[in-house]
Amino acid sequence: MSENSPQTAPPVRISVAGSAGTEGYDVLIGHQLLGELPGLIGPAAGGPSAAGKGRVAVLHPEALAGTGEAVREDLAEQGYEAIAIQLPNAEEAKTAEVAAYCWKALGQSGFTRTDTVVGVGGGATTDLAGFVAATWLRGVRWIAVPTTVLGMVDAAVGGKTGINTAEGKNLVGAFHPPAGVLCDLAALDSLGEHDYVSGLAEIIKAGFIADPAILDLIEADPQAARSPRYAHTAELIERAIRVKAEVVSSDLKESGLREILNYGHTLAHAIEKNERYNWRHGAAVSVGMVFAAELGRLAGRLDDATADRHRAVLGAVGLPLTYRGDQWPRLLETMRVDKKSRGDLLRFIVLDGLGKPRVLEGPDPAILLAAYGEVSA
Ligand SMILES: NC(=O)c1ccc[n+]([C@@H]2O[C@H](COP(=O)([O-])OP(=O)(O)OC[C@H]3O[C@@H](n4cnc5c(N)ncnc54)[C@H](O)[C@@H]3O)[C@@H](O)[C@H]2O)c1
Ligand SMILES: O=C(O)C(=O)C[C@@H](O)[C@H](O)[C@H](O)COP(=O)(O)O
Ligand SMILES: [Zn+2]
Repeated sequence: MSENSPQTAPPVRISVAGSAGTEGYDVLIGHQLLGELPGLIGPAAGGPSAAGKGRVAVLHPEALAGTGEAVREDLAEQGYEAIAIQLPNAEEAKTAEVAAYCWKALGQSGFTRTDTVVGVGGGATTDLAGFVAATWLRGVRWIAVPTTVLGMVDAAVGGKTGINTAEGKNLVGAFHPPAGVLCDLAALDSLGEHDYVSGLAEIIKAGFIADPAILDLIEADPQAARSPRYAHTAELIERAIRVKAEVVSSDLKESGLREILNYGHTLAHAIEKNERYNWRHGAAVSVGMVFAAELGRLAGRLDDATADRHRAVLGAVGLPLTYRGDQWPRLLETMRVDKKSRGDLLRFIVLDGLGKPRVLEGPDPAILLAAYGEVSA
């Protein structure tokens, strides 16, 4: 391996500023980053326990049992009292029952406020791990080790943690930023194509709301972009993380600007619930963005070319563009509990142009229905 190969190059470091009384942290993107973990857990995390350096709980999905155990062993060899907690794969981890299972494990291992949670996995795992860290003893330190492209570019960054309830997606949660995010690009090699492509939806979202160069890079070779071996994968990931880091640095608690990261999500979350979470989040966000583009167009805010570009780029990488036409009444009902709603007022993020996300409040129901007609299968 040459001295300058991506595997030996120093990691890219993107800083996220602290706000609202929280500390800032870095997102590292590169290879073999697990050596950074002890520095993030660190003695500064609260000093050594009687048993050694402190306790660490490594939360991982079933699919990454080997990785989770390897991380635990490594930390144990370095003197931490490390336990591994295995979670169900994907969205099945984001439940109150799984959170309660984790609280029990932390309680039984004597986890205190100086101890650390590490979430190793996709966005569902880091959402749950962060939520467990946010709620245990009203908040302990946590570190995100995202292993999906979606986790790296979006879920692990920004401190939104949470679980689903019977009424909908992410309805219970907390803003609880991690102490660090380690994006080891080698993890993407074992990810199935469907999961990889689903993660591209959030990268494309970052392109439409803030960094159109992302769209150019994907449009240059959409087939190649479907794989982590694409020549521009690292740049795409880095660009999307920069978009997210900049937004959450200035508005951690979503009092304004952060809402732009919800582009396409109002409908997406309703589709996910309707599908009992058998659709991947990114796939639903893809349909949600086509819907939002049509809504923007019909509301007279978005030009035809940019609206059409949504279908073109999302379709070119193989993401879905339509959903069942007969489900509109159910989806509309679910969208009413979206976190952007205010009372009875539905609110959407639409584009006033490429890279110009804005809020659309209380759209005419006829326009909403017409926009849905454009994504109906
Ligand atoms: N907190 C946020 O800001 C935020 C942002 C975006 C999305 N999210 C959430 O992220 C979740 C979606 O995340 P996702 O797309 O990463 O899906 P996921 O976490 O459900 O992971 C998909 C599947 O891949 C498996 N997996 C993970 N890493 C793997 C690897 N390296 N190799 C092989 N298999 C692997 C998982 O076990 C799972 O079965 C949703 O719940 C969504 O709401 C949160
Ligand atoms: O970080 C944010 O803010 C986002 O909205 C990013 C989204 O991609 C993500 O799916 C988030 O979990 C959605 O949040 P929610 O508040 O709508 O549940
Ligand atoms: Zn999302």
